[in-house]
Parts: sequence; C-alpha cells; structure tokens
Amino acid sequence: MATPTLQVALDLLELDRAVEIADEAVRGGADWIEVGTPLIKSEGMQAVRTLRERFPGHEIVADMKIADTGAVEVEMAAKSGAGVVCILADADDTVIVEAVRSARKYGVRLMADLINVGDPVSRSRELAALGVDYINAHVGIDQQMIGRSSLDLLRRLAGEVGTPVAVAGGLDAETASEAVAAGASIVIVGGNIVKAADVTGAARRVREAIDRPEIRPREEESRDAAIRRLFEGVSAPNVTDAMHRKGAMAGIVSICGRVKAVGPAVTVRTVAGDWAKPVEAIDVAGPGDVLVISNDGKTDVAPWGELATHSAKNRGVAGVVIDGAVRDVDDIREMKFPLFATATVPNAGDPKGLGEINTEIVCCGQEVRPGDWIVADESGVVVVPRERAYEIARRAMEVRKNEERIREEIRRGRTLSEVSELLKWEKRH
Ligand SMILES: O=C(CO)[C@H](O)[C@H](O)COP(=O)(O)O
Repeated sequence: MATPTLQVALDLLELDRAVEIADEAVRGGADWIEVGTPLIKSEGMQAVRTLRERFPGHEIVADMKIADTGAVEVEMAAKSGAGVVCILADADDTVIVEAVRSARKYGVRLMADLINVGDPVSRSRELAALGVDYINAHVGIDQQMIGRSSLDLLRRLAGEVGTPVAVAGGLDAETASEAVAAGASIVIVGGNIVKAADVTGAARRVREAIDRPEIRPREEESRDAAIRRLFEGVSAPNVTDAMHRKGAMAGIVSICGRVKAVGPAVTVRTVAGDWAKPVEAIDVAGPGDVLVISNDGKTDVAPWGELATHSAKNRGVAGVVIDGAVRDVDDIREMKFPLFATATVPNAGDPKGLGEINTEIVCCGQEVRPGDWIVADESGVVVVPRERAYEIARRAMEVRKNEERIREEIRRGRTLSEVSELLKWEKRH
C-alpha cells in the first residue's frame, strides 16, 4: 500500500495564524496544506497565494466547495497556486464538466466533496466518469455535531469507487488510522490538528497513526454516556458559547466554590420554602441526575439545607440547583456538594407538600423540563434542551478545543484582540 497522504485543513479565519499553524503541522508530518473554506471566505485567493509562496514543497489544496461557475473558480484557484481544487459533488453536472475542462487546461486536479450527497456510491461513479480525480468522503462539521460519521461514509465507498478516496470530518489519530485501513489514500484532518495547543505534536500523532493503519475494537457508548462524558470535559461557559450565548440562569452562584454538576434535570416546583417536594424528589432522582428546584425566587425562606444535601449525596444525585435560598451553608461546604442557589438564609419553610415534581418550571429565568441537561460550575448554571444535548455537548467540546490554541498563542505573547482580529470582525453598521 502506498504511503497515505496527510492533508491538514486550515479552517481558520486569519491568514497569519494559518501560516504559523501550517508551518507547525508540516513539521509534524502533514503533506498537503488545505486552504479551508472559512479561510478562503475570510482572506480570498490571497490565502492560496500566500500559502503557495510559503510552502513551495507542499501541495496546496483550495477547498473552494464550488457550486457554480466551475471553470472560473477552478481557474482562480489554479492561478493562485493550488494544485488540487475542491468542488461539491452535489453540484450540477454542467458545473462539474466545466470545472474538469478548466482543471485540465490549468494543470490542476479536482477533488469532489460528497458532503450531503444522498447516494454517494452512484454519485462517485458518475463523478469519476466525468473526470474528477479524487472523491472526498466528507461529513461536514455541523453534521458531525449530530453524530454523523465520515468513517461510515467511507466504508460505504470501499471497493465501489475506482478513483483515489480522501476522507474528512472530525478525524483524530485513531479514526484516521482506521480510515486508511478502510481504503482512504488521503486523510484530511482539521480541528484535531489546527485547534491543538501543540499543532506539531497533534500532526505527528496522526502521521504515525496513518502510517500504521489498524482498526481497533471500540467500546460501544450510549448517547447519554457520551453526553455526560462530553459535558464533564467542558465548562458552563463553553456550553453557553455553543448555544449562541443562551441557556444561562441569572443570579445563581455555586455555594461550595469549585464543584461541578452535570446531569439530566429532575424538576421541582415548591412554594414558600416548603421542603416536602424537594426532599421527596431525592427519591425520584437516580444517580447522576440534577435536582432543579424553583422556590419562585423567594429568598426569605430555604427549601433546602444540610440534611437534604446529605441525603442527596448518598443517593448519588449529581447536584442541586435552586431558584431560592439554602441554609446550613457551613456544613454543606464541608461536604463539597455541587449546590447552586441565589441566596442563603437561616430559616426553613414547613413540609406541607405544596408543589410538583417533574413538571416544566422556570428557574432563574430559564425554562427547565424534566430530562433537560444541566451543566453547572463556578461560573454558573446552564440548561440545555434535551433534544439538543448531544449536539451542544459536541459543539461545547469544539469551543474548548478552539480555546486551547488561542490560549497557546496568548502564552506566546499575542494579545487576545490580535489573535481574534477583533477590529477586523467588528460588526459594520
Ligand atoms: O471542509 C471542512 C468543513 O467543511 C473541513 O476542512 C473538514 O471537515 C476537516 O475538518 P475537521 O477535521 O475539523 O472536520
């Protein structure tokens, strides 16, 4: 088997950072340098020209994702120095044919991106017949967030397509290795290299993995287990960032400082500090659940205290969130239990049994339904609608990864404003 090609996808917005990251990736063993679609949209063909000049010994791939005017866009990329130009496999045949003619004229190769194609095997055969040079089994970043897998797509093509096959979409060292074992000759890796603090190290790990392709047995993980694992690996701010700055409860703080709670909500509505329903809800909750209690925001009387905390902890409850006050704070702090509340007050209400368990409630300004996911840490509490929990957990992990590289660049001496090119990206009115 020929040595597989490692293509690093520079899905960035800033050309200076892209050049620096490309340099580090090449040192880790990347062969081809992809000018990612976001970089092309942000910096135009200048990004292709610059990378061509800076990396004369490497193939430059322009991920134009061409959808129309195939000839012109291939010409633009070719004249800027790309050796491979990407077109959407979904584009009309008229576009593909024109792109192929232009590619032949300017001496470049065409890679067709299967993103969103309904019947990838037939379309790949059609594209090969039309003269496309490479097929890319690509699952896009937004599709990855809902659990679609580029490896699954690649496996559908195995043995069915004559042209060399590339693969892209959320690959890391392990999945890249499996992709080569499944027949890919070009492995495209974006985020798991370019967002790493140590880009060279990350590229090297992928390089070594694809040079020794193997399929490792993997343990099946349930959706809920994946959601929990991902949320446990990110912060509440990462989660609100992933939700377009939504989902955060207002005016609530961690009572025990540096603790974290992740889990599906068991909701409780109580009235005037009545602690019967909050305490009964401990028995309703399973291990790993988070109790979310609305006391209508009243802070003069506490529906929760030390004995309830003790009982919740024994039951394995992951945390308690209260739109209202708590008491016995000194004892609870000793337990280091993830408790979040809006206030503290010494007096409790009476256990009359008013309220409900597991109905929709509003807690600190956020609607919470039973089963919605809660992520709470010292920054505060975020609610994630249960239908979107997996997607948001994946996106939050991307936010975290993105920050790793930004943090590293700040450590090297850039300001945050420089790294994120704030002035360039201020909204024009
Ligand atoms: O074309 C792309 C997105 O449309 C990316 O370049 C491709 O998906 C590789 O990046 P990642 O490894 O982060 O998925």
